[in-house]
Amino acid sequence: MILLAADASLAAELGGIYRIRLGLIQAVIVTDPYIISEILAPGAEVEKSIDLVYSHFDVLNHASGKPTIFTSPSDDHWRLVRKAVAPAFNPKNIRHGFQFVQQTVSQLIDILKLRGPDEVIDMDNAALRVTLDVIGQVGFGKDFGATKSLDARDTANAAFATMEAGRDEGVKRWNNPLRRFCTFLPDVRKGKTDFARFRAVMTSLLSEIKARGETQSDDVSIAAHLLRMRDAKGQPLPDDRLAAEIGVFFTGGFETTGHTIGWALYMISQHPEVEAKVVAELDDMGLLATCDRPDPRPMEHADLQELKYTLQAIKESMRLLPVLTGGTNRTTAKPTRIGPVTVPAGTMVWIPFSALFNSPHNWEAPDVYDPDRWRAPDVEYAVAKGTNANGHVMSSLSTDLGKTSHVLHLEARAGGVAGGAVKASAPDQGRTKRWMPFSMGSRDCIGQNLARMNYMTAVAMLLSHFHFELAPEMGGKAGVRAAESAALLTLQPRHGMKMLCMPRQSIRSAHR
Ligand code: HEM
Repeated sequence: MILLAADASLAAELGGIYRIRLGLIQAVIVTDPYIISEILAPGAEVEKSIDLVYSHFDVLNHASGKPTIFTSPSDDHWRLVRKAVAPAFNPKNIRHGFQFVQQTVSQLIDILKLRGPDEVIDMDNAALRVTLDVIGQVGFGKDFGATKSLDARDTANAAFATMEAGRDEGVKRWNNPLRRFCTFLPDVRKGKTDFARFRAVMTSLLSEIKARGETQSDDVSIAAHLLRMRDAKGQPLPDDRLAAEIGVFFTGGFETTGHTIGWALYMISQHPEVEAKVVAELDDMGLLATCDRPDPRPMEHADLQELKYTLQAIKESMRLLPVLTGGTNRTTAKPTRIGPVTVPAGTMVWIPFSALFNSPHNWEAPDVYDPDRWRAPDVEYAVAKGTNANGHVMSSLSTDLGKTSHVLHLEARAGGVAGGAVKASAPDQGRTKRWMPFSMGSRDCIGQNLARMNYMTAVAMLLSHFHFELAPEMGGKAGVRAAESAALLTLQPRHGMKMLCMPRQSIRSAHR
């Protein structure tokens, strides 16, 4: 519900900060990058009281709902897990996982070639499968075989189905917190079983990892770091909590990365001029399949940093269609200053990414898919205060009069909550982010290096082998637009992203 009040058109109209009240819930919606940088700065008041809006997912991960790294407030438990696991995701360690990403995407490419150019494939679903297998292998040394099962037309890959069913029930509980008590309803009982199945998969994965014996000191996987973790008393986490922590790396990474790949393939497929530039880049690097070179050289990790235009195309897709469209949120523990206002304890502070990344206050021509805007190295940072080509005040400070009056106006409508005097801070204008798909500050996404390696490799390898065309049944751009849905937390195409995959070596010059 709050998300409905947090879209880009409202941000365009009301400015970078406004307040809403829905029944007992008070929320402040912030899309001003300068105010956001204060909210998410490590050590900020609101940072310490992360909202437990995702707490329904605790029950998905742990039978009695103990929090995980994702849902803990920034307390001792969170610090323990974050510190222990962070090294698994550092760039040096994560690149060990490249081989698994490469192999899994190659597996998908082989399957798509077998299926041929006339068969409609749900590429969003395929990307989710690849992601599940990547997290399984890179993080835990386990191949769930979700990608392979696409080959057997086996939609019922157990781990994949469990992951999706668990997510569905979590979202239903998020939408209706009373649902968990309605155990007389068959649908709720099924959801409970789905949760139990998901936990069983994670518990059995933990047993499998433990059965491999003592972890080697050079093992840099998430699993090894979790197993080596010791609390202040030198004790490991009990198994039920370890299994819950394992689960959260799947729930956090699976859909986010998978849909990012699905959306990027879609956006590029809709912009032939962009596809042509991606293809030229791949061709220059010897990575493109052509009539004369049906088997290009395999992609290497070092190629990722050279694929500059491909990355621009993906970033632009992540700006227009951020998978965590609702962004992130915090709850104030005491009266707290948020930009120009002081809000009472218990106020939700929402930073909706979709609005932040698409507000005309923050971007010029925000509706245009223009990968070239990322050519400038500092494009993810807010631009200096001023009026842009849209006639909108850009990313201005909270001292902007237009926005302040909107805040006060809304406060009056919301029943009058004390507004504070405007603080004229002097943010570092060069470094304030307006694009942060992985959030920022101490609670930013721990998995971002893995996610980047996964989506870059997948999009580049898939495009080196195929030209993707939206299947007619998707109803063109309008059909895709109408089927965009964030009802399941991540922004996704409600009916999948059905596409025809035309092998490049069979295409003469038209799509090259
Ligand atoms: C494109 C892919 C991804 C996106 C856009 C994304 C985005 C985010 C964001 C915005 C947050 C902060 C949420 C908040 O403040 O409430 C977050 C946290 C987190 N993400 Fe990701 N994520 C992605 C992939 C991954 C992957 C691959 C993993 C692990 C395998 C992962 C694991 C986590 C975890 C454990 C947290 C909680 C960190 C903490 O609170 O300390 N994510 N992610």
